[in-house]
Amino acid sequence: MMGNPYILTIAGHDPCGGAGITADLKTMEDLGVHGLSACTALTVQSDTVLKKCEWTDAGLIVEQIEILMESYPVQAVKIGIIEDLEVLNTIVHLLKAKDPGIRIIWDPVLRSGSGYDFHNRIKVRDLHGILEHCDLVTPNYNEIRALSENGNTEKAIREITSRCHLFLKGGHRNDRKGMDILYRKGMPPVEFSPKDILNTDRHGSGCVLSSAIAAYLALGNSLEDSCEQAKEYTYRFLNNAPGRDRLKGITLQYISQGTTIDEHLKNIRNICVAGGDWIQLRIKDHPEKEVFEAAREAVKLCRAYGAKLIIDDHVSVAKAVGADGVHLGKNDLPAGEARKILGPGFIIGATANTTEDIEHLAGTGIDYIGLGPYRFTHTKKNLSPVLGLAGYSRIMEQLRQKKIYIPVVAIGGIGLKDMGPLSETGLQGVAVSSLLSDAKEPSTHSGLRETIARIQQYFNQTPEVASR
Ligand SMILES: Cc1ncc(COP(=O)(O)OP(=O)(O)O)c(N)n1
Ligand SMILES: Cc1nc(C(=O)O)sc1CCOP(=O)(O)O
Ligand SMILES: [Mg+2]
Repeated sequence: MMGNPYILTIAGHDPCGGAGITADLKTMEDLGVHGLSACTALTVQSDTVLKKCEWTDAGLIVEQIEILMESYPVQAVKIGIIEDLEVLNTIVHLLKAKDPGIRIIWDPVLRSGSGYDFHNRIKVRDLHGILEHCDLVTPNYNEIRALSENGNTEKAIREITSRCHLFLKGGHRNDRKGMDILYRKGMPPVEFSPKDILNTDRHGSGCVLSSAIAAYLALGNSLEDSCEQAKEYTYRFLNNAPGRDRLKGITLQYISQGTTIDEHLKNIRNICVAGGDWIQLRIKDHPEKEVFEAAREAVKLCRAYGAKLIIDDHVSVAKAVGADGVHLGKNDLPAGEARKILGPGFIIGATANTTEDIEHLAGTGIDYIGLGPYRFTHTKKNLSPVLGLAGYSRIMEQLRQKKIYIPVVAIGGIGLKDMGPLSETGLQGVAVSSLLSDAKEPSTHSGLRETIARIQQYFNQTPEVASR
């Protein structure tokens, strides 16, 4: 074959570039194939919120495909979001009419990473005529469940694999998390174990995987090798995720307290020794130079114990000492300004008291929300209105309805007995200060260790287990 092979992505446009045709083209370029694109939808979204999806007229999609197929020797096609089965059917038949040998990889996006439902009522039986023309479909575990009738995923897998190959992504399965399985027509399945459990919910990861498979196939690899290499490529993509993904599984933030800077550092050390993995250095009423000195020591401590360090308020200190991130209040530097200073690698947290606050902040590219106060506390002056458990339940439900998915931690006057009820609202975790600032001496380390482990566990289990 002369030159780089051509691959066509038929998918939606994501203005933030993390998913859809932009992500597909980046992947293709990266893997040394020539990427072409036909746009099926214009979306209004960031990596956390999908607000709108305007479908491209079917005739216009057909025209885009026709000109590309007539001008370039397209070897493989990746199909992403499509308005409905009628449009999908038209596209698949058009592609096969133009080139019966073309390889079609369909990534059936039924729900976007940010929670938007595209097609939630389609079943496998509706897809028979389309699957006959595909080489490979790449649903995730939730998607295969949604496609199955009466929850019978085994039957759905059999129905698909009697027509085309199936790469079932295991990022959402509870039994064998991260285990992807390639079911080939008439051959035994091949399992691809995860190297590590990474956040497969990352916006665009499905697009990256399916375009990478298409690229590796077009480069002449076997289906099995293409899937294996594409999984490896997607692993690298997930591993290079910006701040938010690095918060996965981190559920308890300790907010430092102390009457002196030494006391802050002593408390931080105690928490790290006892298994705390997320620390916020919150020093009030000291000159920035002293906060900087303290932050330098706190970074050393946190590095030594493998904990992440967030600096309250002081963006330039966080950057100068190489902390993991910063926490911004309503009167601090706006998140967008902080991001310009810190770049994509830093975690940025921000304070909220209402659903509207969170909705606004989620659009500014921050990584987590501190939502408070839960109840009255002496630790912070000028508290916003107390939310109570009812407030958290209401706000978390509103976020689900608005399809806003961003890690939220509760804060303010939280005690051990609050962990169970709070963990059931869908929070990622809690941020506490007084609760963990009293058990100081080495003799109490085992008690502190147990308390920290219990809190972390509350938020690291499934909602069903947490409510038992
Ligand atoms: C996790 C977390 N949530 C909220 C806050 C409060 O921050 P802010 O509103 O900036 O108030 P101060 O902490 O600066 O008094 C926080 N620090 N951490
Ligand atoms: C730092 C802070 N921010 C709050 C908010 O509501 O934004 S409440 C709070 C104090 C958290 O400490 P404690 O666990 O001792 O109450
Ligand atoms: Mg602050």
